[in-house]
Amino acid sequence: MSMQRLTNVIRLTPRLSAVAMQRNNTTNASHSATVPHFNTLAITSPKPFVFHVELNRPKKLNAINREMWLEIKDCFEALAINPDCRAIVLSAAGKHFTAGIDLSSMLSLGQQLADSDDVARKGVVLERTIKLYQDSITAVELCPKPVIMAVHMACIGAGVDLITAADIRYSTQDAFFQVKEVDIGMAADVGTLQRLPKAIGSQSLARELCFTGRRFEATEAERSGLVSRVFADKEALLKGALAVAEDIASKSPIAVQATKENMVYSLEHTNQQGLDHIRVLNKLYLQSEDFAQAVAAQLTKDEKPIFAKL
Ligand SMILES: CCC/C=C/C=C/C(=O)SCCNC(=O)CCNC(=O)[C@H](O)C(C)(C)COP(=O)(O)OP(=O)(O)OC[C@H]1O[C@@H](n2cnc3c(N)ncnc32)[C@H](O)[C@@H]1OP(=O)(O)O
Repeated sequence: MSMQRLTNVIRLTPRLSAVAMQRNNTTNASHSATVPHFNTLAITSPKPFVFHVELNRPKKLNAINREMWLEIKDCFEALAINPDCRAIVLSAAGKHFTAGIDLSSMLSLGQQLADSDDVARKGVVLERTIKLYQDSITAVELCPKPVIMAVHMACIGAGVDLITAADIRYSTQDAFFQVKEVDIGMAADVGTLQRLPKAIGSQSLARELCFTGRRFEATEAERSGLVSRVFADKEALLKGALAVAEDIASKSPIAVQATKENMVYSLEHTNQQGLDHIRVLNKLYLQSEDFAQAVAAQLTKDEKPIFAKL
């Protein structure tokens, strides 16, 4: 459809536009988002359509225990379908972003394994645990709303798994990262080995980091592309991350979510498969009211359109 025809369509459908405006005015008039509650995560909605998720076990350096693994999954699955949420910032309370998996909960797992003498049954316990933790991290990647990680100080082990599942990563100058699994005698198994090489685009560096478990600082993380912006301190980091989230949240949720879905899909498919995928999405989405509204606004240099909830 040509631009001119689209503008005509929107002009010639006053009923549709009026209904959309009415619904949007109602939905945006007050900012009263439904915010889920968790024990290990603090969730707020500081701006319309923007959610802020904080890892919230500061006294335990936000070490990820079983409850937090479960809650990360539940949280991102809930935000995935929450129409008040269009962009998410994930940061952490206290001194560090996260010390990685809670090593005390690893000891409890060891105890659970010791309860059975049977190798196969121990294997099933481990299989289920690993799958649960993998699904927790993958919920971030599968969440259709863009997720911005805002990292300060230590981001260790499972923290790297977590941030590499996100769409955008920012950090403070004092941030440092460690793929520390080898140091606790295991191969990382919840996402770093799959996602880190793609995030930084260098197999050589990714393998060095994963084999050695060495600490790398914000400057190297930025140079390698693991983070795309480094801020002076945590206050500036959150301000910057929330501003980007607010900008994303002002766009058509159909457009943004289709963009994420296709970019995630394209990471693991050929260019042609990616093109086929977006073609199928867009044969539906280009019929959306959002598309007509956004094109008309671009053409007429109108104020930013207000999009209906999704
Ligand atoms: C199926 C499994 C899938 C997932 C696997 C994931 C694996 C991983 O995450 S591997 C990485 C595990 N984490 C670590 O090895 C981190 C070890 N900790 C540190 O390097 C430092 O503590 C840190 C840099 C995070 C912070 O240093 P800082 O000087 O600020 O504090 P500390 O004095 O070292 O620590 C304070 C107390 O916190 C306890 N602690 C630290 N990390 C953990 C942790 N991951 N789990 C539980 N507790 C932790 C530390 O022992 C201190 O305790 P206390 O002595 O009682 O004060």
